[in-house]
Amino acid sequence: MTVPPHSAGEVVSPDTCTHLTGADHVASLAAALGSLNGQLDALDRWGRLIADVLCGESRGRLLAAGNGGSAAQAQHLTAELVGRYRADRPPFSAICLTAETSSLTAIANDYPADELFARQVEAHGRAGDVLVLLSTSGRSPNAVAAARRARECGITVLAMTGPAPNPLAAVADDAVCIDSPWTATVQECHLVALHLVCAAFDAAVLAEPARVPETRLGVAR
Ligand SMILES: O=C(CO)[C@@H](O)[C@H](O)[C@H](O)[C@H](O)COP(=O)(O)O
Repeated sequence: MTVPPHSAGEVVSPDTCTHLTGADHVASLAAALGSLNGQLDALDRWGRLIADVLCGESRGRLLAAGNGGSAAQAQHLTAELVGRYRADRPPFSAICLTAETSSLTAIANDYPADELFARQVEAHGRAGDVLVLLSTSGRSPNAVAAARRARECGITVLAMTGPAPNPLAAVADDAVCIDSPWTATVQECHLVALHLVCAAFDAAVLAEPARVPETRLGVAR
């Protein structure tokens, strides 16, 4: 596989990107999934932490955000929590900050670019909530600003990024970092990681039915 020149630990920029064959792409994914394999404990911990926040006394909330492909991944995560992952269980409060079109356009129009997620974090987040940020580079200023604002508000920040070290991972309370120079590969590993978090969340929730709020719809559809 040909990897274009880049600094160690950085995601390849579109300017330097060469063509990856299908076989290269699959090989890159397989190698990166290996690095995910070493972070399974962290993903399990995240699932249990999110269960503690969403099922706790104050019935906290999860916020999620990312740019581009990672925006879709953030929305995927919140859908798994509001809807369901595998098991039937009550819905939980999870908001994807990239899905709020009117807020996004108003903030982008009226405030500095770094406020795009940070302002929404301040609006929707409460102390004790959790914010999940996805960034393949770990360097997007709006994600780093959101992490900083969340920490100021007493919100726990979990970051999924590309190679460490990076500014987002440095600001977050905990980070899962995928060691691949390819944006697409990092995104693909993030999706697997999100599903592992959801599995750990479901396991934690279902292990203690007493603390799970009653669902009004008591049946799976
Ligand atoms: O999905 C892709 C490329 O696969 C792009 O849209 C990508 O998400 C965008 O370039 C993002 O702006 C990258 O931001 P980040 O992941 O570095 O925070």
